[in-house]
Amino acid sequence: MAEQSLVLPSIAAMRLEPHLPPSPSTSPGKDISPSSEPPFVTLTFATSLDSALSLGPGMRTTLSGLRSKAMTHYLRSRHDAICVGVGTAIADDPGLNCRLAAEAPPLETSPTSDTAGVGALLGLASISTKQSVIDETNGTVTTHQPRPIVIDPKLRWDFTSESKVMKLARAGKGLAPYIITAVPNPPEDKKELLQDLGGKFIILNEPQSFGPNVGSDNRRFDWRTILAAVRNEGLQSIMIEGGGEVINSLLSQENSHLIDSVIITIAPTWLGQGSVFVSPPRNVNANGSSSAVARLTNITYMPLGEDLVLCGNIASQD
Ligand SMILES: NC(=O)C1=CN([C@@H]2O[C@H](COP(=O)(O)OP(=O)(O)OC[C@H]3O[C@@H](n4cnc5c(N)ncnc54)[C@H](OP(=O)(O)O)[C@@H]3O)[C@@H](O)[C@H]2O)C=CC1
Ligand SMILES: Nc1nc(O)c(N)c(N[C@@H]2O[C@H](COP(=O)(O)O)[C@@H](O)[C@H]2O)n1
Repeated sequence: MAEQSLVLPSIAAMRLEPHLPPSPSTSPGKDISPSSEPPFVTLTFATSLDSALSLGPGMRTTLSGLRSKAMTHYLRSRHDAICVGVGTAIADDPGLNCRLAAEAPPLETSPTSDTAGVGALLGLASISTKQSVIDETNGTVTTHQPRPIVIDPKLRWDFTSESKVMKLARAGKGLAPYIITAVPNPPEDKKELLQDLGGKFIILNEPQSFGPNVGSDNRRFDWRTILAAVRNEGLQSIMIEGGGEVINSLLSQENSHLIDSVIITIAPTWLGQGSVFVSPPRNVNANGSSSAVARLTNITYMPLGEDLVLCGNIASQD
């Protein structure tokens, strides 16, 4: 049975634009040389009403509807890199490519309910919109693909040539991953598999920190070091998708200033106890009192299908 095409009204793309980095560096004339400037960081994920990402660790869970999924793939078309932690790579066997069609279909004569919804919110209900389409049936793709980055300090992800991201890279429908690890000598067969498809291991030797909830055998890379390594590859923007540990550590007081933009899909569902939750470590001030960890400002709300997309910037904590 043919899968349904996913549609993103261009008015929604327009509303996302202020929350996005400059166009990806594959655009002609863009400087893709390594630099000491950090990449533009977009934190983006889909959450339930109880702040859950999935039904449990190791469980792939669909939260986004077709329209908000199209929005996520638009984001993939607008970033140089896409990052997940190894927990997500193992749980989801993700593709991490962009499946937006290169060609937009003809203009719709009457707006869809989503288009009308967004338009009404803007007072622009009469604007006819071009559409962006993901056609998962024939796998039509855009010209720009983000580079998958997997943070896997101990090399727990046992990827093979049959992993989804590798199959897509082989088919020319995505890029092979860069895997950030602390293992000094990764296995040769994995190295070859990656290299054949244009991926690689990035070995970080920098000292690792011990996070608040992290044991001594689970040392963590400093996010500044991760982002510097990404920028050193000429990648100027990165969307960080998850999972729970990655998001919670980025939203912590220590790291949230590294985030340039936050784009969250909120699905109208509760996943319940035992899920993987977004809930960063609490702020405890010098006098022992508690305060909010982070707050968004410069907010845009956008209904897409049954979901609500929330965009914003991390507010300054001064
Ligand atoms: N709804 C959504 O939008 C999304 C949902 N998900 C879901 O999230 C779940 C996975 O989340 P979770 O289990 O928390 O796993 P994560 O994907 O967050 O991966 C966590 C692991 O990544 C490594 N890691 C992360 N940050 C660092 C760092 N700074 N330095 C070194 N290593 C690091 C660690 O590996 P190690 O343990 O080896 O040290 C850590 O245990 C899955 O169920 C997935 O489906 C994922 C993405 C998006
Ligand atoms: N936006 C969004 N909505 C959901 O409902 C999700 N479960 C996710 N998960 C993220 O997308 C990755 C899967 O990507 P592919 O479709 O395989 O390319 C998954 O690994 C999560 O990062 N995202």
